[in-house]
Amino acid sequence: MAETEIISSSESNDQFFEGVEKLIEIWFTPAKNADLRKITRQQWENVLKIVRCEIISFTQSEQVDAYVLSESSMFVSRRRWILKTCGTTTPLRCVRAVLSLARDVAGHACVHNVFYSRREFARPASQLSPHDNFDTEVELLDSFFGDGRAYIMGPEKDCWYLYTLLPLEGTVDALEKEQREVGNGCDVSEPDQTIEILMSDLDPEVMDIFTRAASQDAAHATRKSGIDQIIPGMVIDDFLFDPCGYSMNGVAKDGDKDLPSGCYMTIHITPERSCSYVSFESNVPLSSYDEVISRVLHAFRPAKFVLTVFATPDSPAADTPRQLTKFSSLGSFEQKEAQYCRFSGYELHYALYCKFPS
Ligand SMILES: C[S@+](CC[C@H](N)C(=O)[O-])C[C@H]1O[C@@H](n2cnc3c(N)ncnc32)[C@H](O)[C@@H]1O
Repeated sequence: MAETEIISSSESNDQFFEGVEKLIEIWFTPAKNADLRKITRQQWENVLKIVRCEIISFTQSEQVDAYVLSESSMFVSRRRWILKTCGTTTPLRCVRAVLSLARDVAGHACVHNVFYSRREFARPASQLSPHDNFDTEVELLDSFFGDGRAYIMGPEKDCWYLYTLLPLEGTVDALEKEQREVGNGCDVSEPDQTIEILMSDLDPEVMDIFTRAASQDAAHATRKSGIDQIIPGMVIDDFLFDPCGYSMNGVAKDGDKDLPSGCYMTIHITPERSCSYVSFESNVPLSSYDEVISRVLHAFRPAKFVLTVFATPDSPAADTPRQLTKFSSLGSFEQKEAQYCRFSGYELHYALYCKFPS
């Protein structure tokens, strides 16, 4: 019996890995000559030691520095910092260090907005503090940012957690007006949008592409899976782990006529059968994400996924959070849950989809 278990486990490459990422995004208020890209690689390496991961590759465009990490990705631009890490990493432990570097090295003293989000972990009990519990994560975030708000969307096992800043008083309309008008004399708002597709229980045949046994290198896996066609016009920095696992960052080619400078995409893949997980994220500005969503689902064939779209009112994607809520199905997927929220400066759509029984 024990022998059979070991054999089947090694045949399917079946070690547990927590693919679900923690995602933190901090926006700083624009300030003269301030730029987070003044923070050196050595300083980022020290920050990432606190998180328990390291840099394995780097690429950049005019507006974004993109790092592939041993556990997912980091993006640094003039006033936005994004860290997305999986496994048992501890990204919230480094926030204090990042705020200090932002102030002392980059010249950013003022935080404009913060977003911390994640799906429910497959094994929450294996996480290290503060990530073993959403309440503890929120407590730590509040100790930095004071006026945060925490949300839990969707059903218990497939829920999605979000923390963002939201001042206590006033209506959303009043706050948006005030932000546009005051903003230390300069306009702090700029069009922004982010789509995330967090997929689980994926097609084993597709997942096999992201193993060293099936693909000779990362570029091969990128082409074979169709990842290079999801958002054409990106410079791709990809990495194939040994014996399996895949991460990629894409940044818009400078001067590309179709993609605005500053666009990025990132995909991370845990192909192990018992815990398969893929995440897709991009800030590409589109008035409809239908095609991107359909390319992602076609490439990875999940059984289940969480879709989130954030957009500012001045983004080309401004209407998508409301539109998406109306889709009771997407191709062969049934919408199980959907929520639409309006925050100060952003609208959000959250939905959980499951494949129709065949
Ligand atoms: C870093 S990748 C991408 C994780 C990502 N968050 C996701 O969406 O699944 C994780 C995959 O690479 C594999 N892997 C192999 N070597 C690894 C290493 N040294 N560090 C992290 N993951 C590694 C893991 O087993 C897993 O399949």
